Amino acid sequence: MAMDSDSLVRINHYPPSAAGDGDIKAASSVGFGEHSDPQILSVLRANDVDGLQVLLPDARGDHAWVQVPADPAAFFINVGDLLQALTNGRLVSIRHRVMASTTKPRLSAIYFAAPALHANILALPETVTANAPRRYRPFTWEEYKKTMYMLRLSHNRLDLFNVVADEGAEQE
Ligand SMILES: O=C(O)CCC(=O)C(=O)O
Ligand SMILES: [Fe+2]
Repeated sequence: MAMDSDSLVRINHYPPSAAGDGDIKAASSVGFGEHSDPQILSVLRANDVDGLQVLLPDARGDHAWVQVPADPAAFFINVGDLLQALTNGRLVSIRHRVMASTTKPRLSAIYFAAPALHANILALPETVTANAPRRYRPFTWEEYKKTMYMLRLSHNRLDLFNVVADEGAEQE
């Protein structure tokens, strides 16, 4: 791994949202708000307490929160915004959130693989075709991080880097 990589490890602890009093409001308390991970790839390991949910499209094109069952023996791999940009949108940085359990604490450890701050993020040439024109303008990880810090956690920040329609056509 490059010495100047901006990768990091985060440990999250979600205490029970209410001491099992069965309160419906408490039972749906958000432990980590809706977001996509900004880096390249996230590798998550957690204890046996559920809580992680991903936002997936259903058959009607609506989106629904789907529970990711806890498995302390598994690694959960999540595509980040940069990998979506690098693959010109073929791999999708899924929005996710964590709901706190009412009874047991959830613990998670996540390795976020990130490039160096000055790294240029540009779609891999083989992902840019006549049918799939370039979706994002080139940017650096540093620029992306600065943009992100000015926005809400839940912002669809990659959209700010969309190329305008004719700009994409020119780059065919
Ligand atoms: O704690 C979890 O299960 C996920 C947390 C998360 O999405 C994050 O730290 O980016
Ligand atoms: Fe996340």
